[in-house]
Amino acid sequence: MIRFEHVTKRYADGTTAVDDLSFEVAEGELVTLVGPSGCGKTTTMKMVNRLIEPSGGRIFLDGADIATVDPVELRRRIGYVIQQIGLFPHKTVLDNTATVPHLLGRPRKQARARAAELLDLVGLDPSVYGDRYPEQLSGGQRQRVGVARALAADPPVLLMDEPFGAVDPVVREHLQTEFLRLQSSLRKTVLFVTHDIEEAVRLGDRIAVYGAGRIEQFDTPATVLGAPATPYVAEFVGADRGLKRLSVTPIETGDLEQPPVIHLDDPVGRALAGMTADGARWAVVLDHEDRLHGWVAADTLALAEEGTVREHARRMEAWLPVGAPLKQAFSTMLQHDAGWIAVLDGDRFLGVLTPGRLHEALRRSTTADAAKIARADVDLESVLDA
Ligand SMILES: Nc1ncnc2c1ncn2[C@@H]1O[C@H](COP(=O)(O)OP(=O)(O)OP(=O)(O)O)[C@@H](O)[C@H]1O
Repeated sequence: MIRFEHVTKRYADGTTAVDDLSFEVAEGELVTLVGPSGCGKTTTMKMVNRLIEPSGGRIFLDGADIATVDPVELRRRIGYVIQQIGLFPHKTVLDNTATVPHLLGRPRKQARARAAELLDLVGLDPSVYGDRYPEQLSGGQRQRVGVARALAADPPVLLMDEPFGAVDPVVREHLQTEFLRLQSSLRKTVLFVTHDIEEAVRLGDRIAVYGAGRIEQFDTPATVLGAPATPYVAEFVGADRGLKRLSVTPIETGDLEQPPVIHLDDPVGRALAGMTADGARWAVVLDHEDRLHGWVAADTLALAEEGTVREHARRMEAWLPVGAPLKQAFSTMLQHDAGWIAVLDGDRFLGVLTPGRLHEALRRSTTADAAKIARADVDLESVLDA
């Protein structure tokens, strides 16, 4: 959808802001550009809507060289959100949002109706906020209006330059969550500039890590965190990248342990015999429809002489769906003070994740990325021997 081919930008004073940049953003993809101040992120972004013209190379939008497209026509297809959003101070929130569709020729009433829908979409009730003026909003609310306004013309492409940079961390996280929710249904092609690696990892389908004027690594968050391409990237993503990576590495079926499984209506004696044969100290308990009920300890069953497992089983609250990030598994374990958590696929019990398995999963996925192989193909024993 957006393609940079050997793009260079040299400013009049001789500063090379962007140096021979080539990369591509697929349709519906969200790419974050991250790097320290002054490394050329904003310059990159502004070349896409021709606020800045490259000194060399070409940029394609939807297959067409943008140098051949009229800038006004080009910008209609590109929403733009910046940190200082520049809302019109003398216009209401609704009018601010309706401006673009109105300029594009929509009748005023229709443009306002669409604006109200968009405000709703970004989490601002139009009947509460529509008639306010920008100065009557919080910083976070103003950013939401900025996003609504950028979406007003329904552009396929969004350029976002530190859009959540001016708000405190709590509001920022909230805005990120909302934006992810919005993006999962709108599927715009997005270039998102930030200097915050956490934000880049959280939002990006892929991340471009900038050094001075160049991209040092362009890959998925998991790979950038797990297998930084250069010492520069490793330093930029931080010493705690292992921890960050927990939030982008999903639980996979292969990570799970398979403890003995018994059912609520099993007689105590039979259940215990099975567990003893397996040498297991506890078992997972399912109901008659194979849904997770909880667990029971072998010691508890050994003390009970008769009856069914039902009378002795304990409920299990610590569970997660397969595919949830390892970080969530870790925090669920801590929250429930649990030595393991159950992993489900819908209602179906798949297995359990223990702290040891969690650690292995993380190492496996890091090694897999470095070696560019599937996670299941990593043999940790041979990695340890090597
Ligand atoms: N109009 C200009 N004339 C000369 N140099 C410029 C101009 N605009 C930007 N630069 C320089 O180009 C380089 C890249 O700037 P750019 O704004 O693209 O960086 P950035 O990565 O977006 O930084 P930040 O995170 O601080 O916004 C910097 O060295 C900057 O000083």
